[in-house]
Amino acid sequence: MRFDRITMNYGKRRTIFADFSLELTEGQITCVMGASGIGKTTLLRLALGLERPAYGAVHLRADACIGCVFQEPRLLPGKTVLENVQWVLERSDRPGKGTDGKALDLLKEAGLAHAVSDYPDQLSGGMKQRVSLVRAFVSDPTLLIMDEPFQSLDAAAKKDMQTLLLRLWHKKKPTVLLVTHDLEEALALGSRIVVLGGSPAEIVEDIKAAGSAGGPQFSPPDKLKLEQMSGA
Ligand SMILES: Nc1ncnc2c1ncn2[C@@H]1O[C@H](COP(=O)(O)OP(=O)(O)OP(=O)(O)O)[C@@H](O)[C@H]1O
Repeated sequence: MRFDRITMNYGKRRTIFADFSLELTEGQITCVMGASGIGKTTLLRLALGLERPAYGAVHLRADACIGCVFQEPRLLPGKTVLENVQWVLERSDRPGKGTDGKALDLLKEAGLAHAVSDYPDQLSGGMKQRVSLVRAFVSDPTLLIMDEPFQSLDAAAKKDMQTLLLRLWHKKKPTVLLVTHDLEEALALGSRIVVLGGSPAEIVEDIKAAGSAGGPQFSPPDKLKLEQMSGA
């Protein structure tokens, strides 16, 4: 995915991006950080085609299959856990369509074997977000867009979810664009961390990280600098 010289305004009030470019590294997890209101969600909305740039373009591979995970799980309340995951497969033309096996296997892997017949209102917040992660991965997306997916979880649940995300990601290594406010999370997950700053937003830091790709570890002073730049 490539953002190519994007200019984006909301009405005439404020320019969020001006001549902004970013190319995601294929098969890696790119974490985007930056102060509140800088334009991170706007970037994801542009990626999903929910916003259109005034100038520039968002380029996607023709065969791209996109998965999404949002801050809130967004499960279908009238469907069981298994049906929520199958529902995605039924609407997809990806491999696995029409088979219960794939959805079940992934749910088991996510520690949800005992909950496949439960309805969303019977699940904890962490379990709901597990289901939405499984739902995003079940159709083997080539690109995964994630907007602060674990923000509302407590520290232990967050750690579990990060481990699960890396486990699912490692199978086929889709390209991931993940927005987070949490520097520890970016360092744990990201193969690359992009920090936005300024107005209109620019890339003020673009670094390799240790997370999913075994990049360099950061010394405490470097982490402090990153923390200050990203508003984490
Ligand atoms: N639909 C909209 N209409 C007008 N302004 C908007 C709209 N959506 C967002 N904005 C403004 O655009 C700017 C960027 O918003 P965006 O949600 O992309 O920021 P963010 O970096 O994701 O913030 P946060 O970290 O708080 O979620 C903000 O100043 C916001 O108020």
